[in-house]
Amino acid sequence: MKRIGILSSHNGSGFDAIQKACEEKILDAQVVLVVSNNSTAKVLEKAESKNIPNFIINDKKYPNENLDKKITELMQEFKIDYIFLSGYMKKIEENLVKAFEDKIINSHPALLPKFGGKGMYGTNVHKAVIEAGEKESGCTVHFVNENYDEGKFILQAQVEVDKNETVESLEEKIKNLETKTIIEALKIIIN
Ligand SMILES: Nc1nc2c(c(=O)[nH]1)N[C@@H](CN(C=O)c1ccc(C(=O)N[C@@H](CCC(=O)O)C(=O)O)cc1)CN2
Ligand SMILES: NCC(=O)N[C@@H]1O[C@H](COP(=O)([O-])[O-])[C@@H](O)[C@H]1O
Repeated sequence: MKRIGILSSHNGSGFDAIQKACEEKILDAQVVLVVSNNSTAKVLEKAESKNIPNFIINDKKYPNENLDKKITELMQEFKIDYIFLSGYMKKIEENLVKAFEDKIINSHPALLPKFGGKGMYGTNVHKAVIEAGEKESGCTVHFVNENYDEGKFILQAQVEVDKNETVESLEEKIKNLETKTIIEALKIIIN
């Protein structure tokens, strides 16, 4: 059974989807570790409620330390096979990327390579898509390399952008799409 570690900065909607798929035996895996850079992240409460070990790793808690080195050590201590980025807002540094080469997976809320890169996260992405007049958007599940949103694609899925689409309505559409796409992508890799 594969061991999954989660990195998340806020709600952990991707974590929710993965945890449910593991519980329903759709994925031959278990989430055994949750790490956040945000001490108020809802994902920490969710992990606690599932008795999943969870930790805060940020500059406030570990001033003047290499945070990605600490994340690497913790993931190795928990014998993690795959790391999933569930709305994680920090750049993964090269040391962590190299330690878990082709084992770190992210879900980006757009059809990469468009609308990716620094600054492209959360509602910023949906705002840019709508302002660009795109007729479709979607999500991209991909391996993580040392640059933002440039890793090898695993799976993409699309949704239509309606004429009267709002940032909020598009965000909801894509989060629903990700719930399925993340699991389909992990099934390709894990099962
Ligand atoms: N090495 C990599 N690290 C991360 C990747 C990646 O592909 N390679 N994906 C991101 C997730 N992400 C898009 O999917 C993303 C997240 C955040 C940003 C961004 O611009 N962040 C800001 C800081 C925001 C904050 O601290 O709240 C920044 O870097 O200035 C872009 C893309 C996760 N890590
Ligand atoms: N570029 C990274 C990015 O925008 N990630 C996005 O964060 C959301 C999860 O946040 P949540 O887990 O806090 O709901 C997801 O929609 C994901 O695509």
